Amino acid sequence: MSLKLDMLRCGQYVARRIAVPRRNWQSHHSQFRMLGTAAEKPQVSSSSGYLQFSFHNTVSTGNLKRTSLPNFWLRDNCRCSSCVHQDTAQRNFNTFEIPEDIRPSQVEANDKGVKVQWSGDAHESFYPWDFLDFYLRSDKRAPERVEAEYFGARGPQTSQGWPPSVKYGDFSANETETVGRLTDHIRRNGFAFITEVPIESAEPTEKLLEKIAFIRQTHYGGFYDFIPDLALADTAYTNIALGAHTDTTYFTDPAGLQAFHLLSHTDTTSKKDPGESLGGQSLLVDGFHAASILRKEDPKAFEVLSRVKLPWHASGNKGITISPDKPYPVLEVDESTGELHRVRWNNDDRGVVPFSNEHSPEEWYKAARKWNEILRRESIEYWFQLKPGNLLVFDNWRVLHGRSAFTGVRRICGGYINRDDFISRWRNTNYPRDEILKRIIG
Ligand SMILES: C[N+](C)(C)CCCC[C@H](N)C(=O)O
Ligand SMILES: O=C(O)CCC(=O)C(=O)O
Ligand SMILES: [Fe+2]
Repeated sequence: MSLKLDMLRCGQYVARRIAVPRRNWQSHHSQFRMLGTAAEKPQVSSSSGYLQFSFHNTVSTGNLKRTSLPNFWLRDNCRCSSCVHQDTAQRNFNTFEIPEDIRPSQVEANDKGVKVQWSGDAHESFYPWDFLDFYLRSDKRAPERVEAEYFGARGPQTSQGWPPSVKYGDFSANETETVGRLTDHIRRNGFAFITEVPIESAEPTEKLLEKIAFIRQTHYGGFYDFIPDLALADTAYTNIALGAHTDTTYFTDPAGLQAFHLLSHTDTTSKKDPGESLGGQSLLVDGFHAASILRKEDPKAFEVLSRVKLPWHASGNKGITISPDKPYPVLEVDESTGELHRVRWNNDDRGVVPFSNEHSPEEWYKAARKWNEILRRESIEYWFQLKPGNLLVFDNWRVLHGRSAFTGVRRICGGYINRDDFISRWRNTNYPRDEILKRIIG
């Protein structure tokens, strides 16, 4: 029995499927030939354990990494409606019940891809050409390419497009689009403001953060609203200056986003003239920008800070002694891309620098001193005054924050959001679902 699709004019395909008696399925070929101009699609055949793809057109074999795909791997990657749970998108069969020697009993190529009838359970799978072509030319999917737009010291906050921001009112007009712009600013610039946020209470701020994702509960609570009263045992709850740092360095999974909304700052006790600054300026430092400078100016220091794994801790509060699952370096480089992936820097929460035969503590201090010097460069420090109504949200894996000392009662509210929930929300408000699924499933 053979089936032939209509032979249409140029740009279309002719495909023939010939039902192959089991005995000689190995020699089965499904001819797949494109009429007209486009490059010829490969011939598809089955041979011991693999689906073979033979390309005639030299052009299309340029960057091939392989010309065959394992049957078992293909069967495990069947995305048909019975193999993928239609309500949960989870795998809906037991991989390890697939016969290890599974092979096709029929293979049919058409203009959309390749249909495979599997022996044994006679299950039918379909593989679109872009899936097959991708894995013939690549090993694995990669996350979205995001060009980080570094920032440093900046002039007045009023210059066009700076600082990156969205308006509170935009959310009611179009929440998804506004969350998309907000999260994309944070992804590219490292931070963004939401302006014109109501300040009569902290409630609108909390509701705004929850439009990104749920707020992370920590030993500081969830949504935080604090003044310098040492309500909790951390210097954030004081009025002293804090150098540039990332928060929650002591968690295995540091908070992905952090937010600050200054609701009020009053000082009834100080002798200052009205209008004189009460202090409490805010500082942001682009850790990725600083690390790129370090990598250029002192590659050895960059290497030491990315190799020496350190202890981190939060142990000021009674009965709480938090530390991550293992020691972590200040700079974490993604070994598959060689790119900086995360900055973990809070010198007040850092533990003892370890001895090791790779890098001595002296080497680490030398490297950290250079890092600290870069972080404090005027060209790198972005100082500004937080104002009531402006909610700052930043990427705590990239951007460091700090403040100058202040007097009086300075009330700040905000929250932490997990990295994975932030990235999920950024993806779902900036990319089509099918593109996201390709990236995160493969
Ligand atoms: C007030 N708020 C909860 C935001 C911070 C609490 C202290 C954070 C700590 N110093 C750290 O660097 O992780
Ligand atoms: O008070 C500030 O501006 C920030 C304090 C701080 O570092 C924090 O709350 O994590
Ligand atoms: Fe902090």
